[in-house]
Amino acid sequence: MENLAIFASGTGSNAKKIIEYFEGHPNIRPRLIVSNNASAPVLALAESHGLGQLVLKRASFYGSEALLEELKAHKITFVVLAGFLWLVPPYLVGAYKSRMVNIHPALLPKFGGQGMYGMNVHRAVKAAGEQETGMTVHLVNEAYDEGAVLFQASCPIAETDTPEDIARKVLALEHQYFAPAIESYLQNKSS
Ligand SMILES: Nc1nc2c(c(=O)[nH]1)N[C@@H](CN(C=O)c1ccc(C(=O)N[C@@H](CCC(=O)O)C(=O)O)cc1)CN2
Ligand SMILES: NCC(=O)N[C@@H]1O[C@H](COP(=O)([O-])[O-])[C@@H](O)[C@H]1O
Repeated sequence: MENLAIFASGTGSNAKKIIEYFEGHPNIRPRLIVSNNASAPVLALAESHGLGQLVLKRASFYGSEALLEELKAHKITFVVLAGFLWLVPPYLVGAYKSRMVNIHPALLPKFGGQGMYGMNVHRAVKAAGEQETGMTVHLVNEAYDEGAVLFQASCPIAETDTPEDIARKVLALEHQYFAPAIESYLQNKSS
Protein backbone atom coordinates (compact mmCIF):
# COMPACT_ATOMS: atom_id res chain seq x y z
CA MET A 1 0.00 0.00 0.00
CA GLU A 2 1.30 3.47 -0.92
CA ASN A 3 0.31 6.00 1.74
CA LEU A 4 0.31 9.57 0.44
CA ALA A 5 0.96 12.79 2.31
CA ILE A 6 -0.26 15.83 0.37
CA PHE A 7 1.53 19.11 1.12
CA ALA A 8 -0.40 22.27 0.20
CA SER A 9 -0.41 25.91 1.27
CA GLY A 10 -3.72 27.20 -0.01
CA THR A 11 -6.98 26.29 -1.69
CA GLY A 12 -6.27 22.62 -2.25
CA SER A 13 -8.26 21.99 -5.44
CA ASN A 14 -5.53 19.62 -6.66
CA ALA A 15 -5.46 17.88 -3.27
CA LYS A 16 -9.23 17.42 -3.55
CA LYS A 17 -8.95 15.91 -7.02
CA ILE A 18 -6.22 13.54 -5.82
CA ILE A 19 -8.25 12.41 -2.79
CA GLU A 20 -11.31 11.82 -4.97
CA TYR A 21 -9.31 10.01 -7.66
CA PHE A 22 -7.80 7.51 -5.21
CA GLU A 23 -11.06 6.90 -3.31
CA GLY A 24 -11.24 3.10 -2.93
CA HIS A 25 -7.98 2.52 -4.82
CA PRO A 26 -6.52 -0.92 -3.97
CA ASN A 27 -2.89 0.21 -3.67
CA ILE A 28 -2.75 4.01 -3.18
CA ARG A 29 -4.31 5.90 -0.27
CA PRO A 30 -4.07 9.58 0.70
CA ARG A 31 -3.53 9.61 4.47
CA LEU A 32 -2.35 13.05 5.54
CA ILE A 33 -2.71 16.70 4.61
CA VAL A 34 0.27 18.89 5.55
CA SER A 35 0.15 22.68 5.35
CA ASN A 36 2.32 25.62 6.38
CA ASN A 37 -0.83 27.71 6.77
CA ALA A 38 -3.13 26.95 9.74
CA SER A 39 -6.01 28.70 7.94
CA ALA A 40 -5.49 27.04 4.58
CA PRO A 41 -8.80 25.79 3.12
CA VAL A 42 -7.00 22.55 2.16
CA LEU A 43 -7.01 21.49 5.82
CA ALA A 44 -10.81 21.27 5.72
CA LEU A 45 -10.36 18.43 3.23
CA ALA A 46 -8.68 16.38 5.94
CA GLU A 47 -11.74 16.82 8.15
CA SER A 48 -14.21 15.97 5.39
CA HIS A 49 -12.32 12.94 4.09
CA GLY A 50 -11.08 11.46 7.37
CA LEU A 51 -7.42 12.20 6.70
CA GLY A 52 -4.82 13.28 9.24
CA GLN A 53 -3.70 16.88 9.24
CA LEU A 54 -0.49 18.62 10.22
CA VAL A 55 0.39 22.31 10.33
CA LEU A 56 4.07 23.11 9.86
CA LYS A 57 5.99 25.71 11.80
CA ARG A 58 8.90 27.22 9.89
CA ALA A 59 11.38 26.88 12.79
CA SER A 60 10.85 23.13 13.29
CA PHE A 61 10.39 22.40 9.58
CA TYR A 62 13.85 23.80 8.83
CA GLY A 63 15.48 23.45 12.24
CA SER A 64 14.71 19.82 13.08
CA GLU A 65 13.80 16.51 11.47
CA ALA A 66 10.78 15.98 13.75
CA LEU A 67 8.51 15.91 10.70
CA LEU A 68 10.06 12.60 9.63
CA GLU A 69 8.74 11.00 12.83
CA GLU A 70 5.25 12.38 12.14
CA LEU A 71 5.33 11.04 8.57
CA LYS A 72 6.57 7.67 9.85
CA ALA A 73 3.77 7.56 12.41
CA HIS A 74 1.30 7.92 9.52
CA LYS A 75 3.24 5.28 7.52
CA ILE A 76 3.74 7.78 4.67
CA THR A 77 5.53 6.23 1.68
CA PHE A 78 5.07 9.00 -0.86
CA VAL A 79 4.84 12.81 -0.72
CA VAL A 80 2.83 14.96 -3.13
CA LEU A 81 3.45 18.72 -3.26
CA ALA A 82 0.25 20.31 -4.54
CA GLY A 83 0.59 24.06 -4.28
CA PHE A 84 3.11 23.96 -1.42
CA LEU A 85 5.02 27.24 -1.25
CA TRP A 86 8.03 26.50 0.94
CA LEU A 87 11.35 25.05 -0.20
CA VAL A 88 11.51 21.43 0.99
CA PRO A 89 14.74 21.04 3.00
CA PRO A 90 17.44 18.47 2.19
CA TYR A 91 16.58 16.08 5.07
CA LEU A 92 13.05 15.64 3.71
CA VAL A 93 14.11 15.47 0.05
CA GLY A 94 16.64 12.80 1.01
CA ALA A 95 14.15 10.79 3.08
CA TYR A 96 11.77 10.64 0.10
CA LYS A 97 14.29 10.43 -2.77
CA SER A 98 12.34 9.50 -5.90
CA ARG A 99 9.24 9.34 -3.68
CA MET A 100 8.26 13.00 -3.72
CA VAL A 101 6.59 14.81 -6.66
CA ASN A 102 5.51 18.37 -7.31
CA ILE A 103 3.13 19.99 -9.74
CA HIS A 104 4.24 23.18 -11.44
CA PRO A 105 1.84 25.38 -13.44
CA ALA A 106 4.12 25.83 -16.45
CA LEU A 107 6.14 23.81 -18.97
CA LEU A 108 9.44 23.45 -17.10
CA PRO A 109 12.27 24.23 -17.44
CA LYS A 110 10.69 27.53 -18.50
CA PHE A 111 9.12 29.73 -15.83
CA GLY A 112 10.40 27.84 -12.78
CA GLY A 113 12.51 28.69 -9.76
CA GLN A 114 12.19 31.01 -6.78
CA GLY A 115 9.31 33.46 -7.11
CA MET A 116 7.61 31.30 -9.73
CA TYR A 117 4.38 30.29 -8.01
CA GLY A 118 0.69 30.89 -8.49
CA MET A 119 -0.27 33.90 -10.59
CA ASN A 120 3.36 35.01 -10.81
CA VAL A 121 3.89 32.14 -13.24
CA HIS A 122 0.92 32.96 -15.46
CA ARG A 123 1.76 36.67 -15.50
CA ALA A 124 5.30 35.84 -16.59
CA VAL A 125 4.05 33.48 -19.32
CA LYS A 126 1.67 36.17 -20.62
CA ALA A 127 4.37 38.86 -20.47
CA ALA A 128 6.73 36.62 -22.41
CA GLY A 129 4.17 36.33 -25.21
CA GLU A 130 4.12 32.54 -25.06
CA GLN A 131 1.72 30.81 -27.46
CA GLU A 132 1.35 27.76 -25.24
CA THR A 133 1.70 26.84 -21.60
CA GLY A 134 0.80 23.86 -19.45
CA MET A 135 1.66 21.88 -16.34
CA THR A 136 4.60 19.75 -15.25
CA VAL A 137 4.74 16.88 -12.77
CA HIS A 138 8.32 16.33 -11.61
CA LEU A 139 10.36 14.60 -8.94
CA VAL A 140 11.55 16.90 -6.18
CA ASN A 141 15.21 17.59 -5.55
CA GLU A 142 16.88 20.22 -3.36
CA ALA A 143 16.31 23.09 -5.78
CA TYR A 144 13.00 24.59 -6.86
CA ASP A 145 11.58 22.93 -9.99
CA GLU A 146 14.75 21.17 -11.17
CA GLY A 147 13.82 17.54 -10.50
CA ALA A 148 13.30 14.99 -13.28
CA VAL A 149 10.16 15.65 -15.32
CA LEU A 150 7.63 12.82 -15.13
CA PHE A 151 4.74 14.27 -17.13
CA GLN A 152 3.70 17.41 -18.99
CA ALA A 153 0.47 18.55 -20.61
CA SER A 154 0.10 21.72 -22.68
CA CYS A 155 -2.61 24.08 -23.88
CA PRO A 156 -2.64 26.96 -26.38
CA ILE A 157 -2.70 30.60 -25.27
CA ALA A 158 -4.96 32.95 -27.22
CA GLU A 159 -3.89 36.55 -27.85
CA THR A 160 -6.88 37.67 -25.80
CA ASP A 161 -6.13 35.42 -22.85
CA THR A 162 -5.46 37.19 -19.56
CA PRO A 163 -3.20 35.66 -16.87
CA GLU A 164 -6.43 34.62 -15.12
CA ASP A 165 -7.64 32.87 -18.30
CA ILE A 166 -4.29 31.10 -18.51
CA ALA A 167 -4.52 30.05 -14.86
CA ARG A 168 -7.94 28.53 -15.47
CA LYS A 169 -6.68 26.56 -18.48
CA VAL A 170 -3.64 25.25 -16.59
CA LEU A 171 -5.63 24.32 -13.49
CA ALA A 172 -7.99 22.28 -15.67
CA LEU A 173 -4.99 20.33 -17.01
CA GLU A 174 -3.70 19.81 -13.47
CA HIS A 175 -7.06 18.46 -12.30
CA GLN A 176 -7.19 16.09 -15.26
CA TYR A 177 -3.65 14.73 -15.23
CA PHE A 178 -1.94 15.07 -11.82
CA ALA A 179 -3.55 12.09 -10.08
CA PRO A 180 -3.18 9.72 -13.09
CA ALA A 181 0.46 10.79 -13.38
CA ILE A 182 1.04 9.88 -9.71
CA GLU A 183 -0.71 6.53 -10.23
CA SER A 184 1.31 5.76 -13.36
CA TYR A 185 4.62 6.63 -11.67
CA LEU A 186 3.86 4.47 -8.63
CA GLN A 187 2.63 1.55 -10.75
CA ASN A 188 5.78 1.66 -12.91
CA LYS A 189 7.90 1.92 -9.75
CA SER A 190 6.35 -1.24 -8.30
CA SER A 191 6.51 -3.29 -11.53
N1 LIG B 1 13.17 21.31 -2.62
C1 LIG B 1 12.08 21.67 -3.30
N2 LIG B 1 11.06 22.29 -2.69
C2 LIG B 1 9.95 22.65 -3.38
C3 LIG B 1 9.88 22.45 -4.77
C4 LIG B 1 10.99 21.80 -5.42
O1 LIG B 1 10.98 21.54 -6.66
N3 LIG B 1 12.06 21.43 -4.66
N4 LIG B 1 8.77 22.88 -5.50
C5 LIG B 1 7.96 23.91 -4.83
C6 LIG B 1 6.72 24.29 -5.57
N5 LIG B 1 7.02 25.45 -6.42
C7 LIG B 1 6.87 25.34 -7.78
O2 LIG B 1 6.38 24.33 -8.32
C8 LIG B 1 7.45 26.68 -5.84
C9 LIG B 1 6.83 27.12 -4.68
C10 LIG B 1 7.23 28.32 -4.10
C11 LIG B 1 8.26 29.07 -4.67
C12 LIG B 1 8.71 30.34 -4.02
O3 LIG B 1 9.37 31.15 -4.62
N6 LIG B 1 8.36 30.50 -2.73
C13 LIG B 1 8.70 31.73 -2.00
C14 LIG B 1 8.00 31.76 -0.63
C15 LIG B 1 6.50 31.92 -0.82
C16 LIG B 1 5.77 31.95 0.51
O4 LIG B 1 6.39 31.61 1.55
O5 LIG B 1 4.58 32.32 0.48
C17 LIG B 1 10.21 31.81 -1.75
O6 LIG B 1 10.86 30.76 -1.58
O7 LIG B 1 10.68 32.95 -1.70
C18 LIG B 1 8.85 28.65 -5.85
C19 LIG B 1 8.43 27.46 -6.45
C20 LIG B 1 7.65 23.53 -3.40
N7 LIG B 1 8.91 23.22 -2.72
N1 LIG C 1 5.15 26.68 -8.11
C1 LIG C 1 4.15 26.09 -7.28
C2 LIG C 1 2.78 26.48 -7.79
O1 LIG C 1 2.58 27.58 -8.28
N2 LIG C 1 1.84 25.54 -7.65
C3 LIG C 1 0.52 25.79 -8.14
O2 LIG C 1 -0.32 26.22 -7.07
C4 LIG C 1 -1.66 25.91 -7.47
C5 LIG C 1 -2.35 25.30 -6.27
O3 LIG C 1 -3.72 25.26 -6.54
P1 LIG C 1 -4.66 24.40 -5.55
O4 LIG C 1 -4.32 24.81 -4.13
O5 LIG C 1 -6.06 24.79 -5.95
O6 LIG C 1 -4.35 22.94 -5.82
C6 LIG C 1 -1.58 24.94 -8.65
O7 LIG C 1 -1.92 25.59 -9.87
C7 LIG C 1 -0.13 24.54 -8.67
O8 LIG C 1 0.38 24.24 -9.96
